[in-house]
Amino acid sequence: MKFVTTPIPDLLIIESQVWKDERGFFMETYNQNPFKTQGIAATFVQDNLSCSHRGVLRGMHAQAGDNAQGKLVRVLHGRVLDVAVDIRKHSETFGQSFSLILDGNGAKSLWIPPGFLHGFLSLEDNTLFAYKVTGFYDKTGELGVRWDDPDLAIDWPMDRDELIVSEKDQQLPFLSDIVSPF
Ligand SMILES: Cc1cn([C@H]2C[C@H](O)[C@@H](COP(=O)(O)OP(=O)(O)O[C@H]3O[C@@H](C)C(=O)[C@@H](O)[C@H]3O)O2)c(=O)[nH]c1=O
Repeated sequence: MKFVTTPIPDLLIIESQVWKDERGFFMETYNQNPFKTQGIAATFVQDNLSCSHRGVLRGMHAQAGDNAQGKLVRVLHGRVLDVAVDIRKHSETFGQSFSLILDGNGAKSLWIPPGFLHGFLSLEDNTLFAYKVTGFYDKTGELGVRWDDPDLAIDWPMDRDELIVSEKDQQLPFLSDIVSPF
């Protein structure tokens, strides 16, 4: 399990070692020990899975408070552009986003600590997006920012009229309209 830094401190790409043989492959998708060695004391309490059509954009979401969430995200089938935005008030990279393609080979995942907005655009039908989180789902701690907030300036690789965005996500505020709880 290899940890690769990104331009945003604490936001890490994780590459699993893939053991291929005549049957297919095996990989560890999470192992507590290398996480500990990296100084990530994450305890995952919930595993989530969503399935999305091409053009579905979910985001930009975070969960704060007693059940603040760090997320370990990966794609099991299909392909997404995955995006995290640093909203830690005292961070030098506050407001900066990082994007990467995650695809169904599943060997690459992203560790998104608490203090980040997260979202993704599904680039293929039947995209299975799996993630572990460090806090239980808690509606009272949910917050979000619009995916098309000009301050985030995220370069989504699809035309606006192709996107499928939930009613809830269309109502989200801009980053400048909220006070980050992180
Ligand atoms: C996230 C979540 C949702 N739900 C329910 C609430 C709602 O009725 C239904 C769909 O919820 P949402 O519309 O919030 O699902 P979705 O838009 O997929 O939300 C997710 O988006 C990505 C980008 C993230 O980063 C996740 O943390 C999460 O916020 O599922 C749970 O029961 N448990 C959960 O942990």
